[in-house]
Amino acid sequence: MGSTSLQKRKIKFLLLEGVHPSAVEALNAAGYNNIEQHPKALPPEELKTAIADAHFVGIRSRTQLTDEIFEHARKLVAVGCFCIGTNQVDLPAATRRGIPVFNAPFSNTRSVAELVIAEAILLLRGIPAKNAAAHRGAWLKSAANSYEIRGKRLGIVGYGNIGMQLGVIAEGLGMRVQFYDVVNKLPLGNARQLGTLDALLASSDVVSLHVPETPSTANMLSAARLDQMPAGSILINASRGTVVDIDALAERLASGHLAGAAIDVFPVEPRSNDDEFVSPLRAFDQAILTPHIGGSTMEAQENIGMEVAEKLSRYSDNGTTTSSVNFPEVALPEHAGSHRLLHIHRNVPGVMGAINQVFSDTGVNVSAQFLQTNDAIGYVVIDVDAEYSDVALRALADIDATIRSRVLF
Ligand SMILES: NC(=O)C1=CN([C@@H]2O[C@H](COP(=O)(O)OP(=O)(O)OC[C@H]3O[C@@H](n4cnc5c(N)ncnc54)[C@H](O)[C@@H]3O)[C@@H](O)[C@H]2O)C=CC1
Ligand SMILES: O=C(O)C(=O)COP(=O)(O)O
Repeated sequence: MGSTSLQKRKIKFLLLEGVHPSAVEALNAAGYNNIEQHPKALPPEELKTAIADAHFVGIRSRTQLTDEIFEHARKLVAVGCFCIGTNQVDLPAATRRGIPVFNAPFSNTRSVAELVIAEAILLLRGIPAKNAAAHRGAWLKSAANSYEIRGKRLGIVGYGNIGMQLGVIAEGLGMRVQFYDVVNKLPLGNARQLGTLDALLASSDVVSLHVPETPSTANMLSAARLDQMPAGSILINASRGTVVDIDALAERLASGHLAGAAIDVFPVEPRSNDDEFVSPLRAFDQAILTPHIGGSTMEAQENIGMEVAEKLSRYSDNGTTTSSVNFPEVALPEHAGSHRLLHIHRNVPGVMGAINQVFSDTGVNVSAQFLQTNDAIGYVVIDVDAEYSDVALRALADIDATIRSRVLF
């Protein structure tokens, strides 16, 4: 016994990209003290070395966890994205290896919505250009092309956790809210869902993007789509840099077709604060350019730190996968007095039969069993008498479709 369940002090957490100290506090409180922290994302070669002996890795939006990186992460048990987006993780590659990926789907949504509102107000007043001119000694006192936010049409693309909150706050300021989403959504307040992106773009004074990075959102705001926006309208993007054709946007700012833009995310972002930010948008005073800080507030980061750390420690302690983005979700009770076997397998016919056969052959008494599957994998959790867990674990590991199995006690 004792040989299969790792002692907490041996379980290594690798936290990258300046994950908030609240994560360390939460992990310490759960008994995990073996934590390696880095303030930045690591270049791939350094990452391969650092991740080689890590059981858990915590990242933000910058670190790319590719199939190749996973290949070097032989001990990795789970991934925590201390953010919302999980596009930086090769999710199928993680799933194939039986590695659940967790994120924080809510904690920074309010921060993004507040930033977008502030930017919409500033851009409708032409403040970014007036501010830049004032710094250079110019005095642009004029009401020309300066508007209140009240009564303007806000077009939200992607009416999810952020888009919905944005809509509610915008209505509070008197905006007329409409949205486009691939899923039919219940509109909050007086918001209206439009059937096509084209219709939304053509009828909005301010367009704000809140979609994830997926093949369907790549280059979504192409040159042709930007041309559908009314002359003098405004584009805000705090979603992902791949969603907007930046060169086409630059041309439309230069021509004056768009009055302004606020861009927080870019197709290529500097790896750290030490690297130069390169973008054709730097040329435009009427563009607010922010360094991917939509979710970077003290409140959001502290909450994210606690939330994701707790998801990781809970998975480590008792196998719970609730809210994992790639794994069957299983919420598990405590298992005091028994040993808990975790079996992750490819979701192919016959595995459950084989698992039940193990218990019938070995005569090991099962006190509780939980099963959940998704398209790719099955996740079975079995609580057994402590004295029999070794023999059962060995038999489970021998089942053909097994990806990994472990025991918790
Ligand atoms: N700038 C920053 O610091 C931050 C950026 N983000 C980004 O914002 C994105 C959105 O965040 P949430 O609202 O929390 O996500 P969410 O998953 O709650 O909502 C996304 C919405 O987009 C919709 N959608 C997906 N594909 C679409 C398509 N092709 N056309 C139209 N709608 C589509 C979905 O149906 C969903 O309603 C995240 O995926 C992340 O990339 C999130 C937080 C901070
Ligand atoms: O939550 C997200 O998806 C974000 O884009 C925020 O990313 P960050 O944690 O600031 O690197």
